[in-house]
Amino acid sequence: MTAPSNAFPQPNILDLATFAKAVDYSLMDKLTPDPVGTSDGDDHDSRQVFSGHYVRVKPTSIADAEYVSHSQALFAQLGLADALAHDKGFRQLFSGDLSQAPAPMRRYGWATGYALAIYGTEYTQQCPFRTGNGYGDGRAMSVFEGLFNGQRYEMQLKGGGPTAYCRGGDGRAVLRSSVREFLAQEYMHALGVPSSRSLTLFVSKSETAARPWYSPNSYTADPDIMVSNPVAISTRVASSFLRVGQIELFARRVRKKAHGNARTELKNIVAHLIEREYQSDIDPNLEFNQQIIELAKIFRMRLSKLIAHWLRVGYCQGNFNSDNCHAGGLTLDYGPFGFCEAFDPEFQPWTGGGQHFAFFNQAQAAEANFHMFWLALQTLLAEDKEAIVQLDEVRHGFKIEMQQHCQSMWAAKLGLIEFDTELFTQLVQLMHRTKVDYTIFFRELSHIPQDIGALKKSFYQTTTAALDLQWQHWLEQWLDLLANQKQDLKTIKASMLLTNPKYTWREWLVAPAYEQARQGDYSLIEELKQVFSDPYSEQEQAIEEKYYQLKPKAFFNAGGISHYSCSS
Ligand SMILES: Nc1ncnc2c1ncn2[C@@H]1O[C@H](COP(=O)(O)OP(=O)(O)OP(=O)(O)O)[C@@H](O)[C@H]1O
Ligand SMILES: [Mg+2]
Repeated sequence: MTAPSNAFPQPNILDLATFAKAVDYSLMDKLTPDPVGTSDGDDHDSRQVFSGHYVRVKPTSIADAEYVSHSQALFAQLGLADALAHDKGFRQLFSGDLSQAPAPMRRYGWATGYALAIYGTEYTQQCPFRTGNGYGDGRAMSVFEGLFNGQRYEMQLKGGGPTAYCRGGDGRAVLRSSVREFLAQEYMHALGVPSSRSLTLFVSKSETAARPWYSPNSYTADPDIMVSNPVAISTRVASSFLRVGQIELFARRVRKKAHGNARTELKNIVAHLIEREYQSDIDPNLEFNQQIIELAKIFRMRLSKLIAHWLRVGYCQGNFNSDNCHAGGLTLDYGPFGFCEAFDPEFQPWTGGGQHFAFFNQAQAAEANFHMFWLALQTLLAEDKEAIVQLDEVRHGFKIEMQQHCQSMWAAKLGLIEFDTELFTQLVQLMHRTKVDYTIFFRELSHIPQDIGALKKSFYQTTTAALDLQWQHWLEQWLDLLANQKQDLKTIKASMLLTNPKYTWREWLVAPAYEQARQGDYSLIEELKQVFSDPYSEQEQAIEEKYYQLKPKAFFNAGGISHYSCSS
């Protein structure tokens, strides 16, 4: 659970031509392109895509692109020199203009279709054709697949213009949502949570898009005005962008007997998922149906661990549908998300998401997504009765595996070797009643205080003497448990400090960064990037004073800060 190491060799990619040489499309080329679309990707109209794994699409560049930020951490990991982020050709490429992309890069990108299941129920209504054939990456498109330091990465523009799946949308992302996604992805990585990463962020100096949003000091649940915001393109990077919904799309087509090639397409996308995300964990010599069982087992484990991480760091995804559930176990789609400040198990910042996606309900939401994954694999196993029995066992074991990972995470958060149900239940009740700040509470606890004085720093509510007594009683029980472990307190404290971050995402401290960026001032983005890059460490006093503090009263229930309904 420690922060990843930042030690990488000197960058060896200094220019765009060398960057382009890292291209390797060999895995994606095993997939089938949509046979109807134009071969150069010039077709941007919303349409039904009946078959194939992806649609070629040329991004639509944003006008007058300006550099906002790049991730130094990811650049270092890939071996890219920081200066590349300011290179004209590089900017052109990652602000959506592929016309000058050097060979062997292709001058078009690709978007993929996917299905949507909300909490285990299949939907096609969100598709303009009501068939599900027009739903997928509406404004996201990959432009690069290649190898850096022996690792395969895919690079995807978000906000790069409409694709066949745009559903009439403009294909754009505004600066506000792009800044959030850009910062959040790198923050999650620094927290040690598997996630898509951020490469670059470019903004248009002349193009804007209007989105519903909140007027200043608005406390309404839904946005009350339309706000015009500069458009931006952020590039995200991951081992792949395969989603549960994507696998599901091909399985649904098999079940519906949509076309003659449906089963082959399903098989190929599953084989592709294994190759892209599970290569190091699944023996390619196993018979394919056995590989599928392994795939289900390992995804079950990764998904459970992911949720345990989310709970550990206070993250709520907000809209954990199957189309936002990465099939390799990464966090994906930072639109409706938020981080819990005043503790509430039902914390859910996205007003459109519903309580089933609230903070403490994420294990169940994950299970619903896993169910869709299981169903898709079951479709593929079809006649293999024995394998289906094995697959069902994996499905049935989900709750137990999830519980194990969550419990050991809670134990670690409390510095315990073993999870203690009673102590934990009491704690959650106290935390909720007192409305503690989730991050400050666990961070203060990590110093193993002997009385509740230090913990009070995290309380949003004034406590009565009776409540204080309950807290003191809980603390003493906890201290007793620690004392009975065969570890010294110094070791326990050290591991708690690496489990419970000091710095969290506080929306009211992030919002000024995207507001200032709108005026062309990117300094706060840089400051936040810096703070978020080292969330477990003690940082300078000025940073501590600004970022390690309770959410001010005025921001509770504030539209755009405490909740939001539009994430694009
Ligand atoms: N402005 C837009 N133009 C076209 N399509 C859009 C737009 N905004 C969202 N979409 C599409 O609508 C669907 C639901 O949107 P959602 O906000 O979940 O996704 P997103 O944030 O764009 O995508 P992702 O899951 O790729 O991070 C997605 O398939 C997305 O591509
Ligand atoms: Mg999405």
